[in-house]
Amino acid sequence: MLTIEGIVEEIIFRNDVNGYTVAKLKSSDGMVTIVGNAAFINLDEMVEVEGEWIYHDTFGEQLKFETIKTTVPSTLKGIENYLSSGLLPYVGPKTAKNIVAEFGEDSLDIIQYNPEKLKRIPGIGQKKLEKISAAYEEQREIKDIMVYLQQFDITVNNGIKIYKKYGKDTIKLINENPYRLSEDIYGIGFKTSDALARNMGIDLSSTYRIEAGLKFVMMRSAGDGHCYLPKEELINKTSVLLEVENSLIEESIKDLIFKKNFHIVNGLESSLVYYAPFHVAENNVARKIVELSKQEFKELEVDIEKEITSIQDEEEIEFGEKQLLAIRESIENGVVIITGGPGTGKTTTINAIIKIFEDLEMKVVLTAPTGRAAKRMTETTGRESKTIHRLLEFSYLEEDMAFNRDEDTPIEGDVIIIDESSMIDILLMNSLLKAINEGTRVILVGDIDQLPSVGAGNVLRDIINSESIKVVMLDKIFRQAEESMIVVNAHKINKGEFPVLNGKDKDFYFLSKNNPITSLKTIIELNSKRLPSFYNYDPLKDIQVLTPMKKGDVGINSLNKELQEALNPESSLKAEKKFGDELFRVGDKVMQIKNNYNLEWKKIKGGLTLEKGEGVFNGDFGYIESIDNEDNILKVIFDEEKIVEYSFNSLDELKLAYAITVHKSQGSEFPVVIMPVHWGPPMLLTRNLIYTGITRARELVVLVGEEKFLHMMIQNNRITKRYSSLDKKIREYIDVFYS
Ligand SMILES: Nc1ncnc2c1ncn2[C@@H]1O[C@H](COP(=O)(O)OP(=O)(O)OP(=O)(O)O)[C@@H](O)[C@H]1O
Repeated sequence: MLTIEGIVEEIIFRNDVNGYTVAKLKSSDGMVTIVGNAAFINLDEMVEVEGEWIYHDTFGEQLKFETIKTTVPSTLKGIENYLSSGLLPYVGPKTAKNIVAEFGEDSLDIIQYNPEKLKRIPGIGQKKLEKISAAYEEQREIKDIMVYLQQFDITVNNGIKIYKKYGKDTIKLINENPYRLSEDIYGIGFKTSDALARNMGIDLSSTYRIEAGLKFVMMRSAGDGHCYLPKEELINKTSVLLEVENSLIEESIKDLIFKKNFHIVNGLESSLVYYAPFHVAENNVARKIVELSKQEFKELEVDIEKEITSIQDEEEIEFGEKQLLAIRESIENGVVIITGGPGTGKTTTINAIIKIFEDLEMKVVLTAPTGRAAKRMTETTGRESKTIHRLLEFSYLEEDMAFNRDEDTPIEGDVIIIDESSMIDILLMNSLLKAINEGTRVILVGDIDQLPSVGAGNVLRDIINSESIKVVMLDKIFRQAEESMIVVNAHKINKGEFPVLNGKDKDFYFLSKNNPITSLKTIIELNSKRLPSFYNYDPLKDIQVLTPMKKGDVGINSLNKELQEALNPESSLKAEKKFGDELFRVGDKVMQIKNNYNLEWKKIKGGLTLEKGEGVFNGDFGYIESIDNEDNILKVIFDEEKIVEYSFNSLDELKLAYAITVHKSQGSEFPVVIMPVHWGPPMLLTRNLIYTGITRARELVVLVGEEKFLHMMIQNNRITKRYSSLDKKIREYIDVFYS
């Protein structure tokens, strides 16, 4: 290894995501080309690199560096370049120039020790200067940490995530236990932290390593929807990962059980190992749902028949038998589940239930697991519905989210109606039920044939399968065939039958295309020209392309790229920002892809802030309102009114959303859905998936592709097995306490 010091003369290439950089250094030995991964590099900055010479056929001799350290720039030009490089919010080339003109060589000291003085710079007020000085401090810490992480081949993106989690304690915490990275940092797998640990000299069969491997296998299984794993399966999976003796793994399982990280339930055939939080959540949900369902209420002073008749008269409908049952059960029981496919009258039934309770002056609380589902519930009921997170009053401290509503400060309401409840996972259900006390009725509404929750568990299905809680299955279709083939076909697909395609003047079309590339072209044309001009749909707001796949010609990446070009093409009037493989442009339709509880939004009208709040959630759609390459800020407008500012280094939270996966579309509805149907892995191409995809459409479905794959999906009724035991626990709880 050799060390060279010099000034960065030119940055020839740079990938912002992994930090791969090719640059020219002016050193005391002349000009040197350096290549390698650098977290930060700026023109005119003084750097020290450590590495080896390599020879490149085209570019000749280069220094491939392992580490790169930047020293604080000292020349005026260096300081200006450093400040304008996009590291600090609100500081772009113009502001950087102004700062250096004002403070000269002291510029960086001013930002660090005396930021108040920045107010002298045009455009910088108190708020901005606070943000600038906090970001500057962060950059200084990040730099040291990045230098440390680089020796372990950790990418810049992951390095930033690590820093965001551990802050200035990063190095200390990693040294203590490198495996915490795979537990704590989304995107860092066990393999990376294992490589790091081994680099630090950890023994292959150390208990430290085995325990980390076991936890990782359990977390990965939870990501696949499991609440537990049979012990044999856990051992096998861990042994494949770690390549150590099974007996050592068994020992570590015992230790983890002793330390209460894991919990074991010994059965006759096999033993089941739980990650403790899932075990606790299943137990609590089972107990609470049984307790709430066994509540005895004073008879309500209501003439139900009269209420029903009056609602029927008002709505000019006659309730079906099951709808009537759902209404009566909801009034009499502590917990009721109302399920049914599209058009089976769920909303109509809920509205009747709400009316009856409200006539009794009882408080009805409405909620749903996602922002879009809550918004739709607000529209269909004409009353406010909140996301479960908001209802539970989440708060966010550092990286940890907590709910302020719990058993001590429960949700105030006589009746809680939860829509789209098939999307609730076991942990969220636990938090929700904790905050519901006796005296409150719970009505869970949903469609169990949708894709299951993203998180672990099979909550709604398990509660139904326990056969211990009142369930009403609405099975009569009210949205009729003359009106909607979407509904008819959804029900056909659900029963394993082939849908009716291309009826005249209908709303369900299949366009045969025999290869993905032709389908891609057709989808672009449908979205950008044919559907907008023929039916007057807004190509961005009304039409949503859904796809099963991420990769391939009709995967989201390819579709988004082509749709962006067709619907929001390049223009000198629209600013752009490239982030990794994604190119963002003003006007783009985007989606937030992770829950961010402390991201601030503002409702602004005529320059005035009308309302402020925090939290943008996984699955929220928005449009890019502006990209400011001077301030390094990208603004997105959500729900047509909430403005959110993203600093350029948090753009990994956004994705183009002209096309989204069917999984991400759960809980949302769109006027028009276009969906490609081509070959893909059978794990993905399931009946559940096509059913979920088409039921997202209110007015029109257009499938594009090969019929044989539509057949394949409809026949593929494999509901991926999820290991969960809520149904059993509900039955056991009743056996022990109520029989
Ligand atoms: N008993 C009924 N008699 C006649 N029409 C009904 C009845 N119940 C519901 N409908 C009508 O059927 C349509 C679908 O009902 P609703 O919206 O309640 O169903 P849903 O299960 O919520 O399904 P989706 O959300 O897919 O519309 C609506 O137009 C509604 O007015």
